[in-house]
Amino acid sequence: MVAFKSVAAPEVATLPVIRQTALSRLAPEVADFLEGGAGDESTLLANRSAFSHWGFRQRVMSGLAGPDLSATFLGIDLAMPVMTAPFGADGLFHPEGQKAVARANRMAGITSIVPEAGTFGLEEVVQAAPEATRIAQLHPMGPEKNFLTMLARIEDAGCAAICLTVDCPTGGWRERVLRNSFDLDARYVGGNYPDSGETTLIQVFGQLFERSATVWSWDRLASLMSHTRLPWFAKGIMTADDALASEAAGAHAVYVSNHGGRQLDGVPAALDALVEVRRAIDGRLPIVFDSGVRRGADVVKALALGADVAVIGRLAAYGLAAGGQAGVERVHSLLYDEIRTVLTLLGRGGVRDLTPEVLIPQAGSVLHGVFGADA
Ligand SMILES: Cc1cc2nc3c(=O)[nH]c(=O)nc-3n(C[C@H](O)[C@H](O)[C@H](O)COP(=O)(O)O)c2cc1C
Ligand SMILES: O=C(O)C(=O)c1ccccc1
Repeated sequence: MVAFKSVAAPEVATLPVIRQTALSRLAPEVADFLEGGAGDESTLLANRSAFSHWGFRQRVMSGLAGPDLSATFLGIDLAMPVMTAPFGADGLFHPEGQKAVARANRMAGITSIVPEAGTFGLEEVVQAAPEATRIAQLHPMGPEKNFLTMLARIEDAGCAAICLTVDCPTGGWRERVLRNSFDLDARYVGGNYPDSGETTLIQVFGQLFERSATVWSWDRLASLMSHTRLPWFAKGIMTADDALASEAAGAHAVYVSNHGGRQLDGVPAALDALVEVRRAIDGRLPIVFDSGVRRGADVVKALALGADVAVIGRLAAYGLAAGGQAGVERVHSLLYDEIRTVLTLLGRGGVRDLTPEVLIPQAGSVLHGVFGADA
């Protein structure tokens, strides 16, 4: 008896198909900005390969009921242990940008990390989905006054936490961007600075640091963060040393990331850094992870290696470009269903029950499919 459910044609979509749809809709230079990494893109590639170096140690006949996907992070309830990454210039991908992402996240019961360099101001993103939970992202760079003004706005906007991106003292060496002479217009990155007039990517993200009189360090960050009661964490931690330094500075979580391979090419895969950081942090702080997550099985592997939450960057942007809010919702529901399927087949319970024991190292294995080498 054939008992497969038939799926109506318009509903048929997979995460790789959503990516292809997104890339086909974007101007080539925008697709390059989204997809590209720094330098030779070796870190971009390593981020993907690292997932294929782990396989699952499947157990059967577990006698367990359907897996529980719910999670909490810094007091935020999540329907699954996934959040969307702070990606700026969001209006390049869809006119509703992070507003659409916030609405989709609200529907899926997950949280946005709202970028400082977004197309819309933080307050506009909040207005778009007032019931949603949100974390605000800030770049600790440039004049201290900007930073303190943003901290006050973040508190007023009802954010649950603050994510400080510490791996961008300057932009990465992105050759796809250079080749295309692609620069980001103020209208895509200046939503939080509508009156500054000269808010280009260069100002928000590039030369600003070099021109700034402020020298940024863990000490300075620790003293500035004493101005807020919100929990905070540093995004872009790739070593045990930096994880411990951020902990000493008072961080409430650790965010392991190599910025999706967009900053320093040559750093290891973020999944490999996760193993090092987890060992150093030893359960004292929750761990957030991103860089390379393209499907539900990747989320499960990151959680097994010590992450409490997996964050999706390009994957969320693909959904946004492919279909606005509905596209991001589709990404979330595909992720949810795949995580559920993988956990059920693994036979170990829910997301809170994952340990390294569910994985088997598979050195030398290679990736196939659309999310392989070029994704
Ligand atoms: C188009 C784009 C814009 C981004 N903008 C920001 C940003 O404004 N702030 C930030 O901290 N990270 C930014 N990131 C990095 C993401 O937050 C995240 O670390 C990265 O996308 C994770 O890798 P993944 O794309 O493989 O999931 C951006 C990434 C992309 C793809
Ligand atoms: O492109 C990026 O990775 C990024 O971090 C960024 C920062 C500011 C504006 C747009 C993107």
